[in-house]
Order: sequence, then structure tokens, then C-alpha cells
Amino acid sequence: MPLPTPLSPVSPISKVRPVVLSRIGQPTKLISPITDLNLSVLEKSKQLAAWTAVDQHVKPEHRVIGIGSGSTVPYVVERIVQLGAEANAERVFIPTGFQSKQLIVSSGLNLGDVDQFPTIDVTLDGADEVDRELNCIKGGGACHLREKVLAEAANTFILVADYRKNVEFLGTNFASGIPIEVVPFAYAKVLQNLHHHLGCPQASLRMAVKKAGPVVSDNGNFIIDAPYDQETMKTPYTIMAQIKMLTGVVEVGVFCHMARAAYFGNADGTIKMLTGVVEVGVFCHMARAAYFGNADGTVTIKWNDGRVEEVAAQA
Ligand SMILES: O=C[C@H](O)[C@H](O)[C@H](O)COP(=O)(O)O
Repeated sequence: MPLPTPLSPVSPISKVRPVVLSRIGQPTKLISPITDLNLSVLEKSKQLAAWTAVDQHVKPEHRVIGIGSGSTVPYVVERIVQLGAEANAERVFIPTGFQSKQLIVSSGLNLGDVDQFPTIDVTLDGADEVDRELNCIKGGGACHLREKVLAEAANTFILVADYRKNVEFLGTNFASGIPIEVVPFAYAKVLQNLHHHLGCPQASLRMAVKKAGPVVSDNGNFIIDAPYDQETMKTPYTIMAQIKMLTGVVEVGVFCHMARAAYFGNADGTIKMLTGVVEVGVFCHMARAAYFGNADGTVTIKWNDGRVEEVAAQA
């Protein structure tokens, strides 16, 4: 199995090589992020969801793995660590933010970034809430921009959570609203747009707890929380797209039709697994060529660079 190849494997400055790349292939001692062995029922349900998802979706041949954010993700890393140093030596792990970067590094796993590895085998991530179609709210921890990038970069995107997050409609328990990352200088304008044009009078700037002023994301941006009524949240794609069109919005914490499966740990020690419809039936800019068989036996080939070729009929 070949090593994952980053886009630029070697630094142009000869004395500075990315640490992670020089370590790939050498098993190091791995350390589990979970030290507390007396887990509460809630924590056990998160662990169960995470372990099951890792067991079912991290395949031996996988080399590039996205690690999401939130309270269930340490159990994802715990299970990955249990796979052993040798199994993980030739893997690289891509974080969705500060928390998952710390988890990867402190566990002794190889760290990479999505600009080196824009194709990810599987990303496992937490969620604030997941509806029955596997649409979800993310961004309760202000990580949703990087999370969405890693979800889109992944061949398979898997959600892990405890039973409280498994809902019929988004916004059922997670009442603070849709997290919206905005560039700082545009926050007041975006708030006005939400209040007056997108029907969300309660939208507000997320304020920090142990710091004066607003929450600042890992990307240096502000977060707005926009609570919508149930009717609006029944069609999350529509409101997500409307918010995303506002100038100044960087990303919206609603993920639609992205997850292949969601794993929820239940309080009784069972697991609920939901599978989703990942594909939307519109494929844009994906095919290199389309071949059309014609009635006269010829074939027309339309290439994605605009060329059209005709192939003569077979004799
Ligand atoms: O921004 C944070 C992420 O989207 C988290 O995955 C999400 O908030 C769930 O976090 P927790 O498991 O801590 O509730």
C-alpha cells in the first residue's frame, strides 16, 4: 500500500521539512486521549457511537483520515489509537480545528492538513443535532467552516453523537440556532440581513465566556447564532443556502446530504445507526466527457473543455 502523497511533500526551504511527513512510516508510541475509566452513561453512549463508527468505517487501506470536533471525537481518537502504532504509522490525520489538532498530536498520530491532503478517505465528526435525513447542525464549538471543508474533501463522512442529538427536525433541542461564521467587519450588516430580510429577529453575535467580547473562531472570524422556527428548519437546505448568499458570511453550520451514516449511542448501551442519501441528483463539472450514441450509428463525444467529436459508425 503506497504512502499517502501530499500535494507538496518537501518544503522549498531545505532545512525546514514538515515534521509530520518525516515521521510517516515510523510507528511511534500512541497515547489514548481518554484517561477516565469511570464514564457516565452519557459519555459511554458517545464512546459506543465513536468506537462502532471507527470499527465500521476506518478500513486498513485508509491512509488519510479527517478528525472532527466536539465531545464525542476524543473517543474516535481513542479507538484509532487502539488500532495500534503499526496500523497508524502510514496514516495521516487531518484536524478540523485546534481541539482535534491537539488530540492528534498528543496521541502521537501523524498530523497533516487539508491543503496537503485534499482528498480524505473518511472523516468522522460530531454534531449538535442530526435530523432523520442526516442533515445536521454543526458549529456549537465554532468549528463548522473547517468541518465542512473536511466533510466535502472526504470520500465518506460519518457523524458520531449521543442519543440527545438524534432528532426528527433540526432545532428541537439545540435551541441557540444556526451557527454562522462571518468576517468580523461584516457582522453588523449580516445581523441586520438576518433580522430584517431572513426572518430571524433573535439572531445574535456569540459572546465569549471567559474573555471580553465575541467568540473568535480558529479562522479569526466571528460567529452569529440564528434561531429559526420549526417550519423553517424542516427544509434546512433552503435557509442554509439563503444565509450563505449573504455577503460577509463565510460558512453556515447546516450540513445537508453530506453524511453517509450517523451513529448515536443510546443510554441503554445500544447503538442507532442511520444511513443517509449522500448524493444530490445534480452533478456539476464532474464528467470529463459524455458519449452519445446516435441513431445513424455514429457517436458524439462532448468534452468538458468544449470540444465535440464525431466518431464514424462501425462497419
Ligand atoms: O463546532 C463544533 C462542532 O460542530 C461539534 O462537532 C459540535 O458542536 C458537537 O459538539 P459536542 O459533541 O461537544 O456537543
